[in-house]
Amino acid sequence: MADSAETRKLVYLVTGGCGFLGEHVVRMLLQREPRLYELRVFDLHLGPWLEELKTGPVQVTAIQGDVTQAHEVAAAVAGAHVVIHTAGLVDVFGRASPETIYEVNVQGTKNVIEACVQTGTRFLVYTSSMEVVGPNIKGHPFYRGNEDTPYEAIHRHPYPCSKAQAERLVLEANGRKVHGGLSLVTCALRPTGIYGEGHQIMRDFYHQGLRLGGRLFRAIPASVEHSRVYVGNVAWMHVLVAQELEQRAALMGGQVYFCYDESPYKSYEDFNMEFLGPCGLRLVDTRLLVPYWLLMLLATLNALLQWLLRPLLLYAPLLNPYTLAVANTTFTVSTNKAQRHFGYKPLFSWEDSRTRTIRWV
Ligand SMILES: NC(=O)C1=CN([C@@H]2O[C@H](COP(=O)(O)OP(=O)(O)OC[C@H]3O[C@@H](n4cnc5c(N)ncnc54)[C@H](O)[C@@H]3O)[C@@H](O)[C@H]2O)C=CC1
Ligand SMILES: C[C@H](CCCC(C)(C)O)[C@H]1CC[C@H]2[C@@H]3[C@H](O)CC4=CC(=O)CC[C@]4(C)[C@H]3CC[C@]12C
Repeated sequence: MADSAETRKLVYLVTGGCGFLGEHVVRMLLQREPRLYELRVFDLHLGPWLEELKTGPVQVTAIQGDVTQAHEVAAAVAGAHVVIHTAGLVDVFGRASPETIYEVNVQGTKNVIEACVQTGTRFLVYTSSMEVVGPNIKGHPFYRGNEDTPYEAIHRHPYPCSKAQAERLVLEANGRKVHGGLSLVTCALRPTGIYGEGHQIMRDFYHQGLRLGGRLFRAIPASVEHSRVYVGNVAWMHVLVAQELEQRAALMGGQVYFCYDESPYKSYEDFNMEFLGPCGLRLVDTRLLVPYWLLMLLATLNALLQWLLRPLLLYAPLLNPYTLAVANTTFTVSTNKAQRHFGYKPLFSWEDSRTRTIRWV
């Protein structure tokens, strides 16, 4: 019944559909949206895995394009019912210039909004980030906070600044009249640190551990807690939001939702060890903590080296003053807003999420 041609009439566009999260959103849509007729996957770099999806009942259209190019975005959006905008430049390591980060994250989002308005697309889901809230430059902890928890969200780094600006644009666009006279309905999802199959930094830590003879050194005190969320659950939230936006436009339009699941609150390193431990790595004697002053010194040195070497080569290690501050500040989310507003329940338990991630690492 759900597979009959008459029930399949929706066209979805996923920007950034070949990224870590985007690929999971694409696959989740194909599994969980029976009304899907066409799925457009828009990305700067298309993945070869898209080919295998083209043999199913849904028309999968791969579009190689750039969100900073308004005409390319408008052509991809035209005729789509829903846009899930996950494309973004995720860079907290100084690989790209601040200008490029703004161009992709802010101008790219403006282009997506304007394309929806011009072409008459009514539903827009934006992948924001916990980073639009914090940790802030003052290093204030955010402990078991929700979408309404007061917090001084002040940033200096281009990545959180650009995500915050883009999120604001998306929320302000809610209610704008689109071509044809109907209103645009938008909302933003704010994942905390995402993990799961395809999480490149996890693999980087794994290889670093192997190079150090199977050991990793604790840099962050175990008492600093972070919320993390499994990529499959983040993808599921995107699909659910997209499905429910039409029916619940008055409630959900212009809203933000943290992405959460049953993953435990732990420090960044202890959480990673949930996967790296079973893969043969160990965190050396947990009482031996690299002193904070030494980390700060190394982080500052890395930033200086990055600046000095810039004309010759790109030096962009994981440790810099910004990543150290993020890793060293508690940021945990405790909310049920997504459940209240659109009936979200995690699709993958913590055990499932852990097993799938270990298998991938
Ligand atoms: N990875 C994480 O822990 C978190 C990610 N996010 C957000 O989730 C979204 C997806 O992030 P990830 O999947 O982790 O990153 P990713 O880098 O794996 O995926 C981003 C995708 O966007 C594409 N893209 C970049 N610039 C583009 C452009 N100019 N035009 C078209 N496509 C372009 C890339 O080719 C890539 O496939 C981003 O918006 C990010 O800000 C939010 C919270 C946490
Ligand atoms: C790379 C950091 C850990 C290295 C610290 C060291 C060297 C001392 O071990 C990562 C710590 C926290 C991560 C960020 C966090 O999960 C929130 C994020 C949200 C996003 O939207 C994008 C990614 C990220 C900024 C994530 C990036 C890596 C960390 C800084």
